[in-house]
Amino acid sequence: MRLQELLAHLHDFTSKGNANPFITSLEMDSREVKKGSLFFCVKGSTFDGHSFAKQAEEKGAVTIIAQEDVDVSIPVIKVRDTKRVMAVLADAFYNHPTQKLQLIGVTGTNGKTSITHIVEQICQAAGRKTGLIGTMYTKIGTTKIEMKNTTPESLFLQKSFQRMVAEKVETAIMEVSSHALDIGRVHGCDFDIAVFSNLTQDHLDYHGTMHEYRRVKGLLFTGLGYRFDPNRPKFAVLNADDPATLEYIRSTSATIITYGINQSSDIMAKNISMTASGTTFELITPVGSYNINMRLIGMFSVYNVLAAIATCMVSRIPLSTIIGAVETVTGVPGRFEIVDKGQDFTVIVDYAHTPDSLRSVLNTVKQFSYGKVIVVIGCGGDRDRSKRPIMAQIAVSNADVSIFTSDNPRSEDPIQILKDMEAGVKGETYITIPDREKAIFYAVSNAGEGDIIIIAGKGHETYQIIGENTYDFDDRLVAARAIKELI
Ligand SMILES: CC(=O)N[C@H]1[C@@H](OP(=O)(O)OP(=O)(O)OC[C@H]2O[C@@H](n3ccc(=O)[nH]c3=O)[C@H](O)[C@@H]2O)O[C@H](CO)[C@@H](O)[C@@H]1O[C@H](C)C(=O)N[C@@H](C)C(=O)N[C@H](CCC(=O)O)C(=O)O
Repeated sequence: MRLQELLAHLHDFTSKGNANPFITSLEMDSREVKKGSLFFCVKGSTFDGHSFAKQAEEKGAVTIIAQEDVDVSIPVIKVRDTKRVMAVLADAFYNHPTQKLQLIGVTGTNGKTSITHIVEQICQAAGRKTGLIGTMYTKIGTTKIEMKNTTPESLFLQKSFQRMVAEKVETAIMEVSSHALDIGRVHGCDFDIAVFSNLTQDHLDYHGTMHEYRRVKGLLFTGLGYRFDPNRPKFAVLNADDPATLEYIRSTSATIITYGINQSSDIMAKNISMTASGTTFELITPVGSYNINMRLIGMFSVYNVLAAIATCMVSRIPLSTIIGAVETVTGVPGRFEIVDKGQDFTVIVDYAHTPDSLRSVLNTVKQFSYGKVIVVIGCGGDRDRSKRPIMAQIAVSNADVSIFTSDNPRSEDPIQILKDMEAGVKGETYITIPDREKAIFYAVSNAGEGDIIIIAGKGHETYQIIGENTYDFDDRLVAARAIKELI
């Protein structure tokens, strides 16, 4: 594609002359630059991409897009915000792939991964070819690519969509993080259906206030505000029981479909009953009521399933297919995943790493436990510090035994993170074991018949980040080993 053809998609930039090189690839990492690349200078937390402009030129870049002056002899296009421009140009470069498939975006504090996976399984039951982008991986057909971000940078995102189109994917389902909405990673994405799960405290280190966090999440429903934003979503699927929904209803021009348990909504669950092996409920829809008997457990799972049912109804999948699929849906790895090695107590690994998700998981297990509830919990380093004392308090108020430990301390001192957690505990007892492996072993050695151990925070993750190093660590494998060695 020629540079001027790409620039036709921008309205706010400055450039000297009308150079029109042929662009062979878009890159934001100078190490990936090839002959003919267009290089975006992105300011990161470790590096400033502007300092790699010269290196990009030397490696064959033919154009630089930058926010600041750079010293190169190839054409430089100056813009106000490289990341937003990158998203718009990636959409154009890859020939607007999201206009060629049905795109479903799921946002909210908790439930994004589960909802996207349930929608994926329902779509597949309906015979559709799907693509999926989220915290765990990007999945196109049977190919899985592991990811660093919940919502990848736009270059990877649009390239993945292009590949989905080439592979005849009909429905792409993606998690949309608030960071991605704020940074503009999803500019240019043509969302057909935007889904909201819930909004509770998280990421305040980034957004500052809940008000700002709520506003940013809302961008998925109101549109992303860019002139070339192809569309507002056509449909908004909203959780009627979450207070933020009222704000989104007021500000979106999409057709609204609500789901919920408490507030009157289009899709509802009534008469919910739960055991350790599944959940039953009455599904109420505008076209009739149905008894659902599913293998997923917990009120949060009912909400996730309602969101997925509403989304798939909007996506024009027959209700009989949806219900059939929901009843056979199994969990997502690391989400309420049971580690069963024949022991007489239950071990559950869950990704709960926010106050609300921790409370939900503990409340759920309390409903069917007939022994002690033991929780192993830590809080991430270099992430929202304000949630640490809150999560510790939720643990001690809802579990019989609370074990505080480490969860990706990153550059922070693990002991200081634990102190931040302990500051939230007023009077109740807890145990602190900084080494996560030892904490899990302690939990297993103290569990008896009928007890439930919740190992919270890491879920599907297979690593522990301490300082600059990433170590292999999988809660499921450690728990299995502890059971084998101790029981
Ligand atoms: C703060 C932030 O958004 N960081 C993202 C950023 O990394 P960074 O700022 O460290 O980048 P950097 O290493 O400083 O480099 C800056 C630029 O120089 C370039 N560079 C670097 C070295 C070099 O030799 N040549 C070169 O060109 C880099 O390619 C980059 O373009 O660019 C990376 C590559 O795209 C991202 O993976 C990374 O996300 C990190 C992992 C992150 O944690 N982001 C958070 C804020 C985030 O986005 N989270 C949300 C929500 C998660 C949730 O829901 O819990 C998400 O969607 O993941």
